[in-house]
Amino acid sequence: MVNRLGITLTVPKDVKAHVGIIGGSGLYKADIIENPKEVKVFTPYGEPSDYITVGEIKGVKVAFLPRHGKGHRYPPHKVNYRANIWALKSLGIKHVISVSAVGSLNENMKPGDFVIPDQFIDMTKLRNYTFFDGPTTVHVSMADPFCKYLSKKLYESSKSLGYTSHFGGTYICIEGPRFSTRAESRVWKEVFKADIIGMTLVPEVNLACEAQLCYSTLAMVTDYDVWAEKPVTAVEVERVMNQNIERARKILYDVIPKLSENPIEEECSCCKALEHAIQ
Ligand SMILES: CSC[C@H]1O[C@H](OP(=O)(O)O)[C@H](O)[C@@H]1O
Ligand SMILES: Nc1ncnc2[nH]cnc12
Repeated sequence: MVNRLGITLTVPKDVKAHVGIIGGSGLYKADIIENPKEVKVFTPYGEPSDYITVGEIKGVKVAFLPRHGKGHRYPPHKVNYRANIWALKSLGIKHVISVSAVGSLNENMKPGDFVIPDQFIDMTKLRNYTFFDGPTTVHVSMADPFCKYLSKKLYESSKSLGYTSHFGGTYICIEGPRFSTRAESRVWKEVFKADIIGMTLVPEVNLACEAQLCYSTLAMVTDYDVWAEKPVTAVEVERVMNQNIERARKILYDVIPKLSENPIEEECSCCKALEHAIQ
């Protein structure tokens, strides 16, 4: 079967998977996956960030890809987002859970909290935002960029495990790799009313949508950006992420077996994202 991205889905059964995990800062290893097998995937967009680990979580076929590659060798503006999403799609993935470290722009969202965002603001500048560079032109809707079904499941799991979690919120995505100035951070917080800040959501979410995948972000707050007295540093992000990464793993372990192959349409129409988008 060839889909709109020109992907021929004839992957061998042993590397076919249902749920994809994109691990962000601090989540580089797939140690919750049973019977892991590393797969190198070739794409028309070049190489994904790393080998993809395919295996199982409680009997569900999953695939794990570290967004920045092992050793964090691709900074946010150099991640090959198109190759990453294409590679996951080519393995037969339906749901993508993206794990990300974020700064907080909202007093109620504290380091260690989880946020499942429902909106984003794009301040990136230099990325490849689409699979469709012509002659097919696609204007995909970004009104509701995240899969409602998957987001709800992530929230329910994190709450059931007793973690402080926020359902909804606006993620502002900056170009990076530098952090914001205090003046920028004030604009993101007070004028744009964004809740969390990171450097990787865009164009990952756009591309997932074009690939008609269910995509949601499990964001972990690591810092108060630069509006608090002590400005964020990369070392601080890593320290807080390492302290809390076990909780992100527990959420993944809990939620993945609960995901249905066919969520009801009111909660998820991700697989039809291109229906009214092609010109
Ligand atoms: C290491 S601090 C900044 C870095 O962390 C976040 O990455 P990810 O979303 O992959 O967890 C942020 O977006 C920056 O890329
Ligand atoms: N304050 C911040 N700004 C941008 N990306 C981040 N990732 C984690 N914290 C961040």
